[in-house]
Amino acid sequence: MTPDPAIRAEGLTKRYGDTLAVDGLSFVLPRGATWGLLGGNGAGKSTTIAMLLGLLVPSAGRVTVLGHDMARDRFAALARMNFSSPYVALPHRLSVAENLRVYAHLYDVPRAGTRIAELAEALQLNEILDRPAGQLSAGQKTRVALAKALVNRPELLLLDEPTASLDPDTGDWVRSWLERYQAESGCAILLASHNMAEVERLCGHVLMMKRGRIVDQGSPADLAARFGRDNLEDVFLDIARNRSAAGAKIGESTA
Ligand SMILES: Nc1ncnc2c1ncn2[C@@H]1O[C@H](COP(=O)(O)OP(=O)(O)OP(=O)(O)O)[C@@H](O)[C@H]1O
Repeated sequence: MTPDPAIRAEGLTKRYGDTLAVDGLSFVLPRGATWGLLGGNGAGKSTTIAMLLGLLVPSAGRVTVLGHDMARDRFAALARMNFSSPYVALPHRLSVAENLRVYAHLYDVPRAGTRIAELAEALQLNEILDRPAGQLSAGQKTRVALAKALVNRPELLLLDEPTASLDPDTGDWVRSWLERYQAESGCAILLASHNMAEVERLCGHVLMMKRGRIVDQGSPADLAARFGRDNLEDVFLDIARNRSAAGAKIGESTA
């Protein structure tokens, strides 16, 4: 029997008053795959991730995560997934170690001390374990947020801008680390990012969002070839500026 996919989104929709933030999104993220979620500001990426996590209730549509329906069976799914976003602050008065212990407890992680020690070693946290989370640099916070995101050995990891505000060296370190971690653990990753080089490097498949819809998708190389471009950054600009794969303005008559 084939395993349930990491994510199955069917007609996922979120409306805020007159704003259709996410408009009928459907996709299936296979187990063990790393996919990118791209789109300009306001395209609907964070809203999508919040619905995938069950933090926001969809206005319409359905999400199953690892076979669990998020509307009915959210806690079973949450135990097997995790997320990281620079916009979600860890309790800032607690030390790094206390934070990780709290999250390990929330996820009911067996042998939590051993798991935290493993993550501290892997993510180079040993020297900051006793520091309050609120006093860390952006790079240190990112590493702690990743440790928090991995504490329950998730089978699905949702990453919203995992390297935002990191210097190029630290960003590269985090990307290499994620690449290695994904290869070793086989977890599926959905990565929302504005960093095209990052997406090209990490993602086998990319969903291009615009105004709440998927307007194109494929591997970074396929998308670049289809748009006649060398890289994903130029494809992104073409889509943002309404140029279709054929070079015409999207919506223009080609007759
Ligand atoms: N709580 C909210 N109330 C009303 N409108 C919202 C709310 N959250 C998001 N929106 C709107 O929904 C749309 C999608 O926003 P969302 O944050 O999902 O986009 P995004 O792709 O993550 O953007 P960015 O790259 O800027 O983070 C935007 O038009 C935004 O203004």
